[in-house]
Amino acid sequence: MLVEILLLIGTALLAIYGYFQWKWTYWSTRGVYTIKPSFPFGSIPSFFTKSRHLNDEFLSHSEETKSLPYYGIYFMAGKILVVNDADLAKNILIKDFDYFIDRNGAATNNLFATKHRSDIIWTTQMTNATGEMWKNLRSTFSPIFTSGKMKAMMAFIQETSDKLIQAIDAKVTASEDFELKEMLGKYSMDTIASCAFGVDAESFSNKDSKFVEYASNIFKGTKLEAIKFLIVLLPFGKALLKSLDVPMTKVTETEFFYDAVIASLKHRRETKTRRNDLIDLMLDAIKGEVAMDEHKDEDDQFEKDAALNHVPKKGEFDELVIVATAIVLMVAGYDTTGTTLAYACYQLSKNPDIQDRLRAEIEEVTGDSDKPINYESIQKMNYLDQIISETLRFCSPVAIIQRNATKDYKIPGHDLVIEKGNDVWINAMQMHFNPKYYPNPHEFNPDHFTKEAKANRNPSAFLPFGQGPRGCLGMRFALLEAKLALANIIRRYNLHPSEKTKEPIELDPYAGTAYVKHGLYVRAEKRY
Ligand code: HEM
Repeated sequence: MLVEILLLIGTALLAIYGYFQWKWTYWSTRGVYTIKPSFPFGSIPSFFTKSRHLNDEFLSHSEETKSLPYYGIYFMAGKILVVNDADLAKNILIKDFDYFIDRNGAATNNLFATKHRSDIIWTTQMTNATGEMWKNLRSTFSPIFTSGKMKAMMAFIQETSDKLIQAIDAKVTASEDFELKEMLGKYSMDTIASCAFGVDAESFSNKDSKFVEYASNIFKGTKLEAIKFLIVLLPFGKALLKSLDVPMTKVTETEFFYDAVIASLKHRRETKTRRNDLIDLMLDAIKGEVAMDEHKDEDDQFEKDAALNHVPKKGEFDELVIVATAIVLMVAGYDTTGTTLAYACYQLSKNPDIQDRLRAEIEEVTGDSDKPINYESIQKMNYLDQIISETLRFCSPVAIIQRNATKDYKIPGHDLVIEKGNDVWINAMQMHFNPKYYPNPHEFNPDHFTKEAKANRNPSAFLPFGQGPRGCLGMRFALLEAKLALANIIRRYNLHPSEKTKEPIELDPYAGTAYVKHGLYVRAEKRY
């Protein structure tokens, strides 16, 4: 019997091996250079083995592929075209967006679709939605992220920034170096909780905060989820889980955020109060009552490229979509912004000349150090903008911009047709470190983003927020939040490197948003 079982397993393994080898001929038969796959994981085994972070993995393709506009990889048996070239990226993300509306194929999103409320909430999220559903969501909620609306968020962000300064003051008083992501993640969490949920997450003041506990659970993958995902990929796996009535997403945490948003909405309805935060704006948006900004910034290329010619269907959404969108704003905005700020402070601590130049700009724009920094002052700080951009180039929290072809697409100037259903990943990481676009790319230098440098470069060679109609919805919010915190920190403190940072820094292979394994520390010295 044992021999038969072993023979059966051996035959099945051989069949799978043969199937993979057959699948792995896809790119070579089309003349596309391929990163050699290895059985069973394919071309990016570190995704599974966690031997290095995906940012490092994709940067490591540079040597082999730097002169190519695109190349092929295999993710297990799946085929993915990876794009290296800014002109082609621009076509995919903006010019020919109509072929690449989806981020992932509809099939991926459907894997999570059960009748459980938490699954409905997660499959209704903008980041995951596909086709018409995404178009309706995006065109409904885009008007609340315009520059005019962001100005109104300033009061809430200023409030959380004050808490951040108090927390750093406490570290200075205690003569303690501190970990940057921990500190700035609290700021980012409190800001998004205040604006998108209308609650105080108490990240700085309450170590038992339920909001923080459940939010951090959302970012943690569990073994049970991995098992459920593997089962769902098997033939009849989804039907099996369905018959057992198993939800695919985190029920307790999702229900907690559902209750928080619904309670905020109920309270506002009953007390007839308005805070003009993102919750109020989302409620206006589903009723079709958000006015567009009268003034449009004609110089804002990101905004122009993001234009989506679609009128949302009236009455399409109910309050559940506000819950889904509040959660997506937290998921998309918390870690990314906290990480960016942590890297920026770390780089400034290591580059005192850049730090001094920034401080001089802040003092020149704001004058009196006691006056709160306002929205207009932030817009005048060009060097601050350069520093944030360089941080996002040098330490991109997200290295790959994903799209899925919704119809066959012939690459202009090439014979290759990207077939309907194919995944296309744009390797932002490789572009950010390509000397063709950035001289001395391995040097942290905010002058990579002077007006002249930007004018001489293809804008699609800088993709920390993606680009086009599906680019980051919260970019303006993130930039405002990051700039206000950084300006307040640099005005008040000199930042010094800390011996607690383990150099050279190494990315944590388990981190979803790229962050370092052993933390980034600084010592703050109060200036006044
Ligand atoms: C420094 C901080 C941030 C970075 C680096 C970042 C980066 C990104 C990237 C790379 C994408 C994919 C874009 C694409 O596929 O073209 C994205 C999408 C998105 N981001 Fe951000 N993000 C940040 C902050 C935020 C914040 C604060 C919010 C909300 C308040 C937000 C909301 C979103 C949403 C909703 C999407 C999905 C858009 C869609 O599918 O239509 N992000 N972000």
